[in-house]
Amino acid sequence: MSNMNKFGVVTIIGRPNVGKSTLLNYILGEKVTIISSKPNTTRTVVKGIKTTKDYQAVFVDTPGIHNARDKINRLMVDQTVSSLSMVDVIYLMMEPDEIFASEFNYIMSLLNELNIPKFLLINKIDAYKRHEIYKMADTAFKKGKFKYVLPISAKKGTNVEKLLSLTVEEFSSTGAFYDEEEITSIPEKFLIAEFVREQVFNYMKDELPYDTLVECESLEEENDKLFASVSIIVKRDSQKGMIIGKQGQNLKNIGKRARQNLKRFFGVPIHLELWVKVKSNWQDSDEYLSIQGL
Ligand SMILES: Nc1nc2c(ncn2[C@@H]2O[C@H](COP(=O)(O)OP(=O)(O)OP(=O)(O)O)[C@@H](O)[C@H]2O)c(=O)[nH]1
Repeated sequence: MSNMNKFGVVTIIGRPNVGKSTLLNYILGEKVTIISSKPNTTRTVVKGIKTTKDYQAVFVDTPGIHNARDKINRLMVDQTVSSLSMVDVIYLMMEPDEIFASEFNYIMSLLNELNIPKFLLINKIDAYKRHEIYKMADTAFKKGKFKYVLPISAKKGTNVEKLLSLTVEEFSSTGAFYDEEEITSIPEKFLIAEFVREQVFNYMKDELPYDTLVECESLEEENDKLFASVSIIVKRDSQKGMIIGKQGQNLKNIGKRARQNLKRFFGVPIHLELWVKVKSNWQDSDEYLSIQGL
C-alpha cells in the first residue's frame, strides 16, 4: 500500500508525580481514548491512543518499573522489561532536580538491553531555572544512552509537538491502523495480535512480514487462563508455506516466543492457537479496512 500511515507504540516511564498523566492528557487532548480497566484485572495496559491523519500512536503503561528496589520487585521489573520489546519508543521522564541514583542506573541498565530508542524527557521546565535544566541534560547525556534529551513542560505543552514529531519518526509504516472504538473494547486482542506480529518480523525475512496481516479473532478467559485464536494472513500460498516452515518449525517458533512474551505481559498463561490463511487481496478487503478504521 502506498500512503500507509505510521503506527507505533510508546511507553512513558517515570516515578510517581513526575507528570506522566499530564503529558498524556496534553498529547491526547480532548479526544482522550481512555481504556477503562476491568475489575479484577491488571492487564489493561493501553492508556490512550492518538490518531491523526498521518499516524496512530498507542500509549501503554509500564507498571512497576520504578519500584525496583527489592528482589521481588526486580523480578517483576525484569518481566516488564521483556514485555517492552513490542514498544517502538520509550520515554523516560524526570524532573530537573532528580538525582541519577542507583534506581536510575538500574532502570537504565535494563532499558539499555533493549534496542529501542529512548528519549529522556526533562519535565516541568516551567518551574525550574535554566541552569538546573542544562545540568540535568548534561548529566543525562553522560549517564544514559538516550536518542534525545528533551526539556518539556507537560503542563504548558512546551516542546510537546516537537516530541511527537521525533517520536513518529521512529515509527514503522507497516503496522495496522486500528479503529479507536474497537481498540477501546478489545485492547487485549490488539496486544495479542501485536505480539504475534512481532514474532513474524522476528522469524521471517525480507518482504514477507510486510505482506502479513495479524488478527486476533477470538479471546476468552477461563480459570485464569487466556485462550486466543490468531490468524496470520498472507497474500500467496508460497508465503503460507514459508510462515509454517519445515515440519511447522517456523510457526512453532513464532507461537512459542509470542506465548512466552504474552504470558509475561499478562501475568497469566495463554493458550495460543495460530492459523495461517491466504487472502491475496487482504489489503483491499473490508475486514482490513475496518481494522484500519477507514
Ligand atoms: N509546573 C509543572 N507541573 C507539572 C508539569 N507536569 C505535571 N505537573 C504537575 O505534577 C503533578 C503530578 O502530575 P501527574 O501527571 O499526575 O504525574 P504522574 O507521573 O502521572 O503521577 P502518577 O499517576 O502518580 O504516576 C500534578 O500536580 C501536575 O499538575 C509541568 O510541566 N510543569
